[in-house]
Amino acid sequence: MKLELEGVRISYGSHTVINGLDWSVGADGLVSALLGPSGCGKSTLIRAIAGLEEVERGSIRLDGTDLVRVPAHRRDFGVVFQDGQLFGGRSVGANVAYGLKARHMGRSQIAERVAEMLELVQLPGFERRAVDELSGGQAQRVALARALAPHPRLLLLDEPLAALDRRLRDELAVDIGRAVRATETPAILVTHDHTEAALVADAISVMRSGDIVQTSPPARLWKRPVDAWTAQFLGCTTIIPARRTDGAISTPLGLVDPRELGIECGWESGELGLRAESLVAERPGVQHASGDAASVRGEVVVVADLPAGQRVRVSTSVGEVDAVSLDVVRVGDSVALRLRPEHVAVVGT
Ligand SMILES: Nc1ncnc2c1ncn2[C@@H]1O[C@H](COP(=O)(O)OP(=O)(O)OP(=O)(O)O)[C@@H](O)[C@H]1O
Repeated sequence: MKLELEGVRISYGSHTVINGLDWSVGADGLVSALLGPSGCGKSTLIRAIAGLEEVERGSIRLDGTDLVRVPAHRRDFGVVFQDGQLFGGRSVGANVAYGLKARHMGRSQIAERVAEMLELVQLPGFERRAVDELSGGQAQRVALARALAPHPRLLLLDEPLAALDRRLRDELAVDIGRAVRATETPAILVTHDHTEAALVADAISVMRSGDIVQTSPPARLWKRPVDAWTAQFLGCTTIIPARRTDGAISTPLGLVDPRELGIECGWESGELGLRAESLVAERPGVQHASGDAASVRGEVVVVADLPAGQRVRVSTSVGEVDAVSLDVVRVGDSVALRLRPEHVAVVGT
């Protein structure tokens, strides 16, 4: 499957939300995620691909065929929304069978496909249950089964997990990934949750103010954001200037060996993006296994005890930075900071 959008423009009245967007989907694998901050136009774009929003200008081609004038019901796409939008007052089986009846399948064939889909979403035997009695997670599993049942050419998932709690969200994200791969259904997942995107997708596209700013496989995206805005949106809390000299990258927080970055660095002078994991705070004088010399000192101003250990905010001569702490520290403690190159992002191309 190859979906290509070119010069797409969409407006609500006089408010143009998307203006000349280009996007190519499908080159990196079966599942793509569309990640972006609230209000950037993700839902608008996905609804336009589904045929639910009018496209003023531009083309949306699926395997070479322009869809812009094709009505939604003729696109053969499956859609799952945040709230599932199941048909209330009906059984789970009737909901999953909905798209199959329209295809004039026989009763036993439909029953077989419904059972197969419910098995796939891990709700075997749920055919007779009323949809109004399902939990939020179960309802989204039924919505997924209903969307996948008629073998859609493309599955569009618009924030399907946003209403669920964290644990359920991660669990269902993994199961969505499994279900679309088992049925070999190309899919686009809209989300503003980085973990969810990485759990499901082969490639992630980042959207900003109606534009796609980057498309990369997850591992590359975290390590090589195209610009400082993208780095910050992807969780980098500090952006520091950096310069390559004599095989090392020098920064205000110390030297980095470019071979330890785990990704190529294309520039001579640019920026590095740091997340808390990119810096380790150590109590001065405590010898750690790595043996590396920590280079910048600072004072702990905030401590958060997280399940994976302490996370701290440290005031330094170059501003406040986030770090993880190997030693137990308190607010007011003096610490030394050491960069961890494998957790540093190289900003820019
Ligand atoms: N039906 C509508 N009528 C008018 N404006 C709309 C409509 N739907 C969306 N918008 C506006 O279009 C812009 C993009 O909205 P959209 O819902 O596509 O963003 P989003 O990235 O999906 O946001 P979120 O993550 O919060 O769902 C916003 O400014 C929003 O207010």
